[in-house]
Amino acid sequence: MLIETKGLKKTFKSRGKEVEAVRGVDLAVKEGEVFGLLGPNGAGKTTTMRMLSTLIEPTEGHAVVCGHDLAKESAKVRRDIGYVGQEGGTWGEVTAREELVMQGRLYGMSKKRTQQRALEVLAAFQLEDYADRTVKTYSGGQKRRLDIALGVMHEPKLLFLDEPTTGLDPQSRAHMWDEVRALRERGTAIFLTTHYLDEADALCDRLAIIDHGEIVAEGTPLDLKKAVAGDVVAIGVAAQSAEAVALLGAKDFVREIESGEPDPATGIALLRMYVDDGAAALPELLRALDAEDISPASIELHRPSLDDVFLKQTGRSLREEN
Ligand SMILES: Nc1ncnc2c1ncn2[C@@H]1O[C@H](COP(=O)(O)OP(=O)(O)OP(=O)(O)O)[C@@H](O)[C@H]1O
Repeated sequence: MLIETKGLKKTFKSRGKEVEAVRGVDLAVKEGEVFGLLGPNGAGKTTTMRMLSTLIEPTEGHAVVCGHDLAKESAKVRRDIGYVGQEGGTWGEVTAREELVMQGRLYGMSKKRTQQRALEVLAAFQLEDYADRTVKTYSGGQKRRLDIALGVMHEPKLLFLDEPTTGLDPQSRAHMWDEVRALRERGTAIFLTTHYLDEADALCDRLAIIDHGEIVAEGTPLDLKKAVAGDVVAIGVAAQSAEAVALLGAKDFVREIESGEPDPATGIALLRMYVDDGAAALPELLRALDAEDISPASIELHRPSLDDVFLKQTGRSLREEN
């Protein structure tokens, strides 16, 4: 295991008030995998990542990162990891090549190796054409690529990426996904945070879903979705939602039914049902509503997504949170 945590906690004291940002997290990240921490704003993703990368001390709990005890051997942890924060750390007045060389020297690499490695990462992150231009002239995507190039300059075993694609346009975002996959191909494990469902789904070998500082689900994207099982049928009703829940919930093929709060603007409440075979269930559900003169405002049938996993665990949709 590259990361193993037990009961990791962080409580901030701010103006006399305590904020429990992370409330006892147990995580395991394997060598060479892309592991994601998915959750809404304020869930505790950045705080968890900052603890694991030695930037802040846990209030409680224990962690081993790259074989080193996080609390007792933080210098060794720092040597073996790379960290790319949300803001990035590039300076503006210097060139990409100069930044990379500084980073290499900072990590104790020899002059010769630093020059060589700078060429390697400039090529890997398609920065060769801009290598000798000052960073302030870079586009958002180029700057983000340089941030990550700096993070891997010293060849860490493990790279932390805090929201790697927030603020990027769709094309730069797709490129960033390719970069992350290429890093994994080269054997670097990646721990990333994201609040994008599609990013977690597409990029992560495994992920943990975090909400209010607690892990609510963990597994491969496929396993997490399978655990929701079957199909999801969502029917919007404008009135009589309690009656509709009782009616539809009584069907033996409906494994579970949940009702959302009515939308304040439209008055429509969304009823979500988990069924084995959505296509077969739908006509029966509609007939049952029709028999009671309840007319649906909307109908949706879909395979479970990571949002359904989040919804099932927390009763809220991640789409509405971000
Ligand atoms: N230094 C701090 N002092 C007080 N509270 C903090 C501090 N840092 C974070 N918090 C609080 O801890 C909680 C978790 O924050 P954190 O930044 O870890 O969330 P996040 O999941 O990374 O969210 P985002 O996606 O917005 O970055 C939030 O309620 C936040 O306001």
